[in-house]
Amino acid sequence: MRKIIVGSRRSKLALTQTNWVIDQLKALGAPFDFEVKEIVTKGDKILDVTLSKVGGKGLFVKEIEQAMFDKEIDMAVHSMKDMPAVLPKGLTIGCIPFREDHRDAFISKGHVTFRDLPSGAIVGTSSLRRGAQLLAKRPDIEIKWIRGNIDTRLAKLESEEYDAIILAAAGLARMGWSNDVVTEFLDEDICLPAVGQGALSIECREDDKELLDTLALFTDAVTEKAVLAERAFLDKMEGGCQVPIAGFATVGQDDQVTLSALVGAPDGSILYKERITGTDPIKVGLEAAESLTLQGGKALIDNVKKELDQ
Ligand SMILES: NCc1[nH]cc(CCC(=O)O)c1CC(=O)O
Repeated sequence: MRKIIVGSRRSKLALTQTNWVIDQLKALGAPFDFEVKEIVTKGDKILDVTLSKVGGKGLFVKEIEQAMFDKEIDMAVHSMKDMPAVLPKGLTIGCIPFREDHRDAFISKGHVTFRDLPSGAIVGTSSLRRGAQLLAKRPDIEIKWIRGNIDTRLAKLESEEYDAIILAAAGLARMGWSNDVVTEFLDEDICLPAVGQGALSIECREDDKELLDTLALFTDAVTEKAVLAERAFLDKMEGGCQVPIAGFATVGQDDQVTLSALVGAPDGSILYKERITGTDPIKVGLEAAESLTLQGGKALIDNVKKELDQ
């Protein structure tokens, strides 16, 4: 039997996701043995600077992709939201499984809700997207930088001066921690999620037909369609993670895909929003990007890029 080597980051969440996917593939009768190979990525090593300044989301996947080209590994399980919009030539997303909870979770000391936070409260997040949206609703709070894996961040809420932190619900759910820690799940009017949030991306070499045939069994068509719309939007917007950018799509019973999308200024003073429905997910994504560009989103992105270059 062929052995599939699965590359994974070393964090608890990454290993949990990877092992979960392997178990599901085995349950579906995948004709392979699997072995996990841990890889430390640049994104895991650099914890002290803003991700946006050192190259963005690609950091978590680049070394893993190189290992795939070098045939040290055959596939990898990533959080979809860590994947850049465009993949390197030769690699492909072979499978998008059923999406976990897409929302952001608000976790506060004493379980005070977001609405009831006192003025001046300190909320920890390293995401411009979360910061901008929370500040738009509550300009009277303070956003403070926080980094590290989810377990590290939960520990920092207790040991440092944060009143609350925001984490992806999906990560907590996969770790089995949601019920113990979450104060409230933020709906999309308060905090529209990141493109791909809650979904997984199983990446492999484009020419690995044998593996692709098995991965296809585990694809969820609805999640795939939604994520296609979100990523088409991300690609067209070219925001990277230097600009607050958010996108979340659902698929209705009529098979129509509806994408809510947003770009904004990091301080929350501007948020451009759009909602587009259509049958072709790529078109829906592009249309949302075009509309937000017209509203002024592109100028916003170019301005932030200029500031970063200085
Ligand atoms: N930014 C890092 C990251 N990438 C994926 C997840 C969580 C799970 C997911 O969205 O699938 C997290 C942690 C977080 O944002 O709280």
